[in-house]
Amino acid sequence: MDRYLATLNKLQDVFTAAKVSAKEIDIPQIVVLGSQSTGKSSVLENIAKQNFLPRGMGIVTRRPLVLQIIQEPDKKVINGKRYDTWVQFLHEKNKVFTNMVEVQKEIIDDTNKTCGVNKGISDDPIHLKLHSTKIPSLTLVDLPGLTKIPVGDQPKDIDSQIERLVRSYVEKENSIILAVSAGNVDIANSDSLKLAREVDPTGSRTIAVITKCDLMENNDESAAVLSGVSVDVKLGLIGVINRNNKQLEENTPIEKILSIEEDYFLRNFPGIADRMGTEYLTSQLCDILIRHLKKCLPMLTDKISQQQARHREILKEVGEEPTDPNHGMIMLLSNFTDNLCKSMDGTYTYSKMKPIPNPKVNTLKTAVRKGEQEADQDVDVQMVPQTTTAGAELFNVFETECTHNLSQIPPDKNLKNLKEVIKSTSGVQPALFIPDTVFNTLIKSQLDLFDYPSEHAVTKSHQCISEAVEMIAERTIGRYPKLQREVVNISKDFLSKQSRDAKEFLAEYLEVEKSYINTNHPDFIERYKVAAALFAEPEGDEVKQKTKATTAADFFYIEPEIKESALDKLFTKYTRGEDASSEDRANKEAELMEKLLIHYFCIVRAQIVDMIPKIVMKYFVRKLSTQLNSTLIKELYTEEKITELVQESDRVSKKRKASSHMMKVLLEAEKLASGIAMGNKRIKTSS
Ligand SMILES: Nc1nc2c(ncn2[C@@H]2O[C@H](COP(=O)(O)OP(=O)(O)OP(=O)(O)O)[C@@H](O)[C@H]2O)c(=O)[nH]1
Repeated sequence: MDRYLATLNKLQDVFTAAKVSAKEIDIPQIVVLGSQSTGKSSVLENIAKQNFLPRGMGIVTRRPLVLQIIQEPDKKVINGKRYDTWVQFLHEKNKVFTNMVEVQKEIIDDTNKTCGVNKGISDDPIHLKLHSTKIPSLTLVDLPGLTKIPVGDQPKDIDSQIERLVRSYVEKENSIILAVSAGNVDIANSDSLKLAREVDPTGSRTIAVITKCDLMENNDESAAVLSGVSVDVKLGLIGVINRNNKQLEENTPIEKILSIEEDYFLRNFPGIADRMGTEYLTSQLCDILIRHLKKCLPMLTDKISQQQARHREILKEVGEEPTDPNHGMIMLLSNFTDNLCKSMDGTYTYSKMKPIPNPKVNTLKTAVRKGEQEADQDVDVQMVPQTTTAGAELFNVFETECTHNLSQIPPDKNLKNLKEVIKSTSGVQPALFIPDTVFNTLIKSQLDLFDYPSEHAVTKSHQCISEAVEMIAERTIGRYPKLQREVVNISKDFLSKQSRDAKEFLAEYLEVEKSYINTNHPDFIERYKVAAALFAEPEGDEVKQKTKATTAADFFYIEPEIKESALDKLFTKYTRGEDASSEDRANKEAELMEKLLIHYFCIVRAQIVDMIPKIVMKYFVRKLSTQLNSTLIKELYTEEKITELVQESDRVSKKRKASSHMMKVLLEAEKLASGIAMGNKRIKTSS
């Protein structure tokens, strides 16, 4: 037996036994494609030299039949009798069939069991190994025939169901398509060749087989068809003759049919007879399959490596089989807390579903911007998994909840009718410049505006860390669902306590800010003077020129290089109100007061924005790294809990088992594939 075909058979065995679907590893195979009753099963029987396939009316082949012909060196002895040929089914591994009528019956029974009696079809293949001392090894897949009309109680869409199934086989790059057409039908109308051309436009993996050549007219047209000129397939066209209906009924031996076939071609088409017939077809198929296997080898090895990498990843994820639960528990808990801390530092990643904008919606938005069309304002987003770390998520919270949200608070929110407020709260004695009591009262109510958003920023940080706890627990101890639940609960309790402490500290800090308004703050004093200078016209113009400020706002916010003395002069002039009416002065006072309040508000806001991340780091992140592990051990490391919690879920142990099994299969496949690859190389070097 050719070692390539032997290896291919072994690969097929390895993958079939492991129930590896063709989707995962697309191994080279010959698939038989044709309309119903064109003679597909008959071709297979002639190649196998055995009548072992069911026959009848309607759709006989209702599920893919993977026929592995295995050439055996010796006959098999069963119950003292020696057999040339014997059959085994994958679904009935221990039974050996020597009677072909029983094989037919087994195929019918198993098909009925899978698809129902005379009903639909199924894509679940039936695997059959035909061992024989007389025929070369070859693997072929018989497929249901393409049809257009449902019969009996078959579903109305049986035609499209069959086409879908057939396509799933012929579309595969590694499939050789054996496209069967009946010789008594115009080849231009052959459905099999049409579909083959569609999925293999260059014809590089299609071989055409013309059955029922005995029913062809003996004329030039038939000779032209059989010579292959009218069909563009690279692997050739071969005519065959199978048993007709009568011969089927009379059970004419295949050997006789093969000799009838040989005579027929020699007599009717002598010029091409040596390229016609079942024997020639069989030898061609073997050659094609070997050539094809050599060609597909790199792709096959790649696929095997990819699958290995996938299963290696799964095995890494599910971890080793648990051994000592005591040791296991300590390891698991420290693994969890270590990874949590690493994730805070940005060195341990996990995956999180995040929204990304739908590109279609973006196009619409662009269109709206251009005023071209109305668009649905609902923003359509797509959730996709993205790799992240707890540190990155927390930083994001700081950015949005602290920096952004706090800067969104309007600094003049409560500063309405300032002129009236100043008037009503000032004492009888007019203040030198602005009344401190008014300033203090107003700024305190302004500072209250920070209470909610600051607390909210801590809440959001808490939520963000809780989420990281869940994700990392799932990744590191997900295979022990009970332990995972407990760890998450304890960690969350721990975080809630930290959150309470953090909020308490924050509230205290905000109180501290409100309890003393430091108008001596260096930043504040400087601005105060400059702001005052702004209102002292016309000298103010000079100041403005020096500072290059064009608007009052610019002026207020820049640090001008102005001599203290000039400022003092202006400031004194303004506050004494030498050249201002009392109304004018009140307006200016209110305006100045507003600017100062806003400025003080901004100074405190910057301090809070700076403070919140520090609070979060101290109360959550540092506490987690120093205390969470010991808290978990204290709560969970008891004898009863260890036995109860360090129990792997069924799902995980099944996953590990399946992947380790697959790894074995893939290693074996890799060995087989590299074995033929080495052979390939040797042949190339020596030639
Ligand atoms: N005269 C003649 N009849 C043939 C030949 N090949 C097949 N037949 C007949 O055509 C009919 C259908 O043959 P099958 O081999 O069952 O066809 P199939 O394509 O496998 O059919 P389905 O699996 O139902 O799609 C049978 O009655 C065969 O006897 C042939 O070369 N010559």
